[in-house]
Amino acid sequence: MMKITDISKSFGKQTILQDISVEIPSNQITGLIGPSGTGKTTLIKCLMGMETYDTGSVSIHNATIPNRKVLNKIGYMAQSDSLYHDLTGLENMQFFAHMYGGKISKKSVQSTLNLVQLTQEQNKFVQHYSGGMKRRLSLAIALLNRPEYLILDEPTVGIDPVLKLNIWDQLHDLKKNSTLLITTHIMDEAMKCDQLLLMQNKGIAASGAPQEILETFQVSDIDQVFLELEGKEHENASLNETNL
Ligand SMILES: Nc1ncnc2c1ncn2[C@@H]1O[C@H](COP(=O)(O)OP(=O)(O)OP(=O)(O)O)[C@@H](O)[C@H]1O
Repeated sequence: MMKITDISKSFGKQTILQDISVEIPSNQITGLIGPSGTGKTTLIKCLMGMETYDTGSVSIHNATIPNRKVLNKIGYMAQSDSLYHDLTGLENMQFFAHMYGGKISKKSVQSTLNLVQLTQEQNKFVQHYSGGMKRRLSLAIALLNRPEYLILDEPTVGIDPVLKLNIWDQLHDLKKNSTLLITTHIMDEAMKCDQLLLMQNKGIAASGAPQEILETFQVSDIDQVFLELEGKEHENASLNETNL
């Protein structure tokens, strides 16, 4: 389990996260969704110890983060790809496999490339890859050591619909042995998660199983939940102004 307790984070005078407490349960896919700029990536980075936070604490696998041992159990796919453009796809995979201490077999490299449908393109230089191919290679690298914790920041951007479905099937398969946290802007993907955390106004405005959230807000899609939340925020702001 991953646990965030009372995390707050500001950049200069701008508060991005305020007193966030949340638990990300094991063997489930948790979706972190919210409008652009609400702090999803910042929260993920705080969770992994890549970003410092002002107050609060984080634990993964019952260890306080940052913790080197636990970091080895995490597969992370960032929004921007960190790939070596003058190496081939396969060479990138081999480089990261080596970084994991050479415990990853050639067979495993090939099966992971196959999973993201890059087998045919593995000997092409990454500088000649399309955006979607780079995303798939980044995903393959995050999956390479079959991590117990998989944190994916918008993993399916630029990936075509058929492969996207395929990747979601694989993610559901992976959760048997892993805990997944995924950010997405795509609402039909949000519905494929087991649990959702809806970020708005520096915090988690709603959480629960997707269907549960729809029922609570009595709406038919998640976009409408955000509209409702925004409406409530405006109401509260006007009330505060009236009370001043
Ligand atoms: N290192 C930084 N220094 C200053 N401000 C930052 C830094 N990193 C993020 N921010 C600001 O924090 C806010 C939240 O950014 P973040 O990337 O966490 O949002 P997000 O919800 O992941 O957005 P998106 O959905 O567009 O990826 C933004 O206003 C961003 O400009």
